[in-house]
Amino acid sequence: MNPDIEKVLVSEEEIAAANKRLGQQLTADYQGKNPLFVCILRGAAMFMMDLIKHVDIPLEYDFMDVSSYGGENTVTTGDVRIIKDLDTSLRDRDVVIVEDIIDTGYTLDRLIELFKTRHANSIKIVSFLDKPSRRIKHVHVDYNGVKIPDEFVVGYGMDYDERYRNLPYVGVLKQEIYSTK
Ligand SMILES: O=P(O)(O)OC[C@H]1O[C@H](OP(=O)(O)OP(=O)(O)O)[C@H](O)[C@@H]1O
Ligand code: HPA
Repeated sequence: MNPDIEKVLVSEEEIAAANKRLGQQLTADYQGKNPLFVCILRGAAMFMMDLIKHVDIPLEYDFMDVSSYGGENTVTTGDVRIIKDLDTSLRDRDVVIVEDIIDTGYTLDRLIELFKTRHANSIKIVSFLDKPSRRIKHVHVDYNGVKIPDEFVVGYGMDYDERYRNLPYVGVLKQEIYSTK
């Protein structure tokens, strides 16, 4: 295990099981629909690439880069910035927004409002992690991987100051990592 990690919250085995379950649900629900999966960079990249291997129907995907935490922030700045927009039109598409984590809900709330103005046929959300105790904006998550307690997590795409995204599990950092920065 990485020496900066205090504890593992979601193991590789649990991640694999969640991806398989979510992929099977999406496969059943989107039969005959050719959905557009929208990956919210950067955190959701690893999750989406694993998830779609279990979605056994024709689909398309695109990427949007959105950020509100940035740098050494472990709480949202509340300022959800679009850094890179989609290349694909959403008009009449069945959109599946793919997120790594829903925390306050600010990011997804903002994205749903934006996507509604682009005339999607339907908009659903799949989030690998959910921290329900931190919610400020109510957002309905259609497909949820794992619920976690109120702790700042890293790994499986998620970062602290751009580090730890490549860990294959989700963990909590040792307190000294924050205090020595
Ligand atoms: O529900 P919220 O409080 O809005 O938090 C969730 C958002 O925060 C993270 O993104 P971040 O801004 O850290 O960008 P990143 O994915 O590039 O790391 C995460 O990937 C979600 O998009
Ligand atoms: O716990 C978290 N870790 C990493 N990024 C995040 N963005 C919202 N919550 C988190």
